[in-house]
Amino acid sequence: MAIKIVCLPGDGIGPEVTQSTIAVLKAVGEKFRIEFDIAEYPIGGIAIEQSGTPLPDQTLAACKEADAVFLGAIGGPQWENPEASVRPEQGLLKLRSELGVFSNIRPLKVFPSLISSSPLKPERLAGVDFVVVRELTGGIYFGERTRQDDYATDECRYSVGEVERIARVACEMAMQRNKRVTSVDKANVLETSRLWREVVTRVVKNEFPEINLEHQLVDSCAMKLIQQPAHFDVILTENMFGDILSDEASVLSGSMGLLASASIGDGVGLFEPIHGSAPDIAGLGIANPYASILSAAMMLRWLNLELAAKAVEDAVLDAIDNGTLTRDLTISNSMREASTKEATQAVLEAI
Ligand SMILES: NC(=O)C1=CN([C@@H]2O[C@H](COP(=O)(O)OP(=O)(O)OC[C@H]3O[C@@H](n4cnc5c(N)ncnc54)[C@H](O)[C@@H]3O)[C@@H](O)[C@H]2O)C=CC1
Ligand SMILES: CC(C)CC(=O)C(=O)O
Ligand SMILES: [Mg+2]
Repeated sequence: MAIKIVCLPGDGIGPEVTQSTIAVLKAVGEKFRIEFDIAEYPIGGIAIEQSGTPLPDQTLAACKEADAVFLGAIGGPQWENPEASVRPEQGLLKLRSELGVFSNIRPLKVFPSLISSSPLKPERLAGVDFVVVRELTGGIYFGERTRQDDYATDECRYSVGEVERIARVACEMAMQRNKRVTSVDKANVLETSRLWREVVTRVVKNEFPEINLEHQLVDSCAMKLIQQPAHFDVILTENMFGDILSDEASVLSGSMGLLASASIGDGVGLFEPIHGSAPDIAGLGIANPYASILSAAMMLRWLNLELAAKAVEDAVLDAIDNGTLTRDLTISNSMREASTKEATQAVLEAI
């Protein structure tokens, strides 16, 4: 039976990178005789233009019925009016919440042939391989917001249950890796962080005694990610800190255009690159499609299609090793710049 995938291209470079990814999915499907039924639906700014809402009912219903959901990116300056009552980002937040995908897994790897694309000294990048486990459906992105003439508020709320379940995801992942978890918070200031720290400590002590747990404040973690990135194995953190730290971490690999993510809960999984809609390069045909394609590999693995997942990852690695690099990766060296189409073609040829 065909695997039902809902594809949400979204805005900016979203449609460009999802088009590449669909081509790769079709190729890997042919190679391994997997039938994908891929249907596209609107989300974000384009959905606001079409129907006045960033997450139309039909899109949400299709996502809930799919085997997996694949998203490009949403947002852009045309929808950034501070007076606007609907924004593209609300659609993505609602989708995550409705699908219950509370854990966002963002792996960070350094590709040996891209070491020159990173602003860090090569010796700092040796042995860098970690995963950010970000809580995705709670915290300040989901709290109540208020606005008065001369002040605004954003509520940050976490329950014990929300922290327990994401702590378990991080610990289970660490048990398959090097058994080290760095839990990141701001417990010297925030009450939610003090709860976070207490709950994570208890989950590790009672359920994962083999894990080596450390707590780190988010400000110094931001520094250590650059100073000593090989220190980390699994970084466990709340929604906003994980959002910020993972964009920072992407610099280690050379570009945000390389970082994939999987958002998992109890039902359908949502897969998307960590980057946004990149309005500064949208429509130019130069976006890096690898993060999106690698997110599809995470989706294939989650669907238990390990051979196909590995084939996609290996093909991206081949394309990178062959020097097919988009502008984000050639800016700091003198290599030839490839277009999105050329990068996609290099992956297709390697499959
Ligand atoms: N998951 C999503 O859909 C996300 C959406 N956004 C939205 O995206 C819009 C733009 O946000 P920004 O802060 O500019 O973040 P961004 O991630 O879109 O771009 C940041 C920088 O990285 C570059 N970049 C990002 N992805 C790239 C790729 N695949 N290839 C080459 N270069 C790439 C961009 O050109 C830009 O210079 C905003 O409306 C924001 O709300 C931001 C983050 C995540
Ligand atoms: C666009 C936001 C809703 C979130 C974000 O930046 C992200 O999930 O990476
Ligand atoms: Mg982000």
